[in-house]
Amino acid sequence: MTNFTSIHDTDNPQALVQQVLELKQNSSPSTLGMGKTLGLIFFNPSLRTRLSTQKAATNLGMNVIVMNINGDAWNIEFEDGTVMNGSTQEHIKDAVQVISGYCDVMGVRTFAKLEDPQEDYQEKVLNNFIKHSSVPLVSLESATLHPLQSLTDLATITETGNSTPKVVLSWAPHPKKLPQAVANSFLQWITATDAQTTVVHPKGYELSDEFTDGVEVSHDQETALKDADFVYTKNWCSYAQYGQTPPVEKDWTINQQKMKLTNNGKFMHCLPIRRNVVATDEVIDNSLVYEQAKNREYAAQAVLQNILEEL
Ligand SMILES: NCCC[C@H](NC(=O)CCC(=O)O)C(=O)O
Ligand SMILES: NC(=O)OP(=O)(O)O
Repeated sequence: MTNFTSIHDTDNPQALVQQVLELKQNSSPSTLGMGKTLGLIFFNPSLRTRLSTQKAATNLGMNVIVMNINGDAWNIEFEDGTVMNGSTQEHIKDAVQVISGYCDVMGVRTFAKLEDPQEDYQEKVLNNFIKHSSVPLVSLESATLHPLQSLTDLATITETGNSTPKVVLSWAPHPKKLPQAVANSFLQWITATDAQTTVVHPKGYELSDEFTDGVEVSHDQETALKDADFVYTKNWCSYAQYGQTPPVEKDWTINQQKMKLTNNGKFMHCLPIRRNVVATDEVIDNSLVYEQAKNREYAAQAVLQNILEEL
């Protein structure tokens, strides 16, 4: 593995999921990463990704350097050929070449701006890192995808032993407009398995066809939840009316009554979660969310191990 920015960076997603679960079973420390440095660059906040990736790198014997680039570093310019006499102070091509000189592997987190779909869906920031980095790059969540999360989610589902589950990806309310990255990425990975998948969301919240091709799409949450084995919940804003949050009439919060419609289904969410908005306390307190968060460590370790083996 060279870069890890989407499911397309692995030849065999199922084998990678197995590797994650094997690392969890046998978590003895490795020396594979001794003398190697992982650089983690954050344009946006993080709790799980930052700590689990740092822990994974430490399990492999790597050194880790971390930077919150907004505020702590210079203002970055992304456009080529700009006369930089305004507020930006350092060009992305200079910053990335310098950072990659200090690292053997680099990770970057960059959220969608939700202003211009082209800019987000062309992954402008991530691709600038890939273009200018001299070392392998791991996405720590990009504008449109969150592969480490999705790998974790598949491992968490696989771990339960149900190889042909009914999986429902349900939209849920949120006070802010959020990216489509987690939902897109979950669909990209779950559709590579034998799961029977349904996406349910209010009208106006359709995801890009690229991710829902071949997936059942519904606008009726209660019907969709019937007999579900896993209820993966996430808010996202509109793709068609890019970055907008069209009005929603019904109550889409996942509560205990809705979970009773499922096949004793397990609630999943990537976290952080707005309690009693996305789902009620009772649902979250009886869910897989902490297993998912724990599995982030082994997902990151599997990815870093595969990258280190090819350095
Ligand atoms: N990395 C996991 C999700 C990150 C982001 N959530 C958020 O920004 C939540 C922020 C809030 O609750 O205000 C998202 O939806 O893509
Ligand atoms: N799930 C996840 O990526 O969490 P953080 O945003 O806290 O890293």
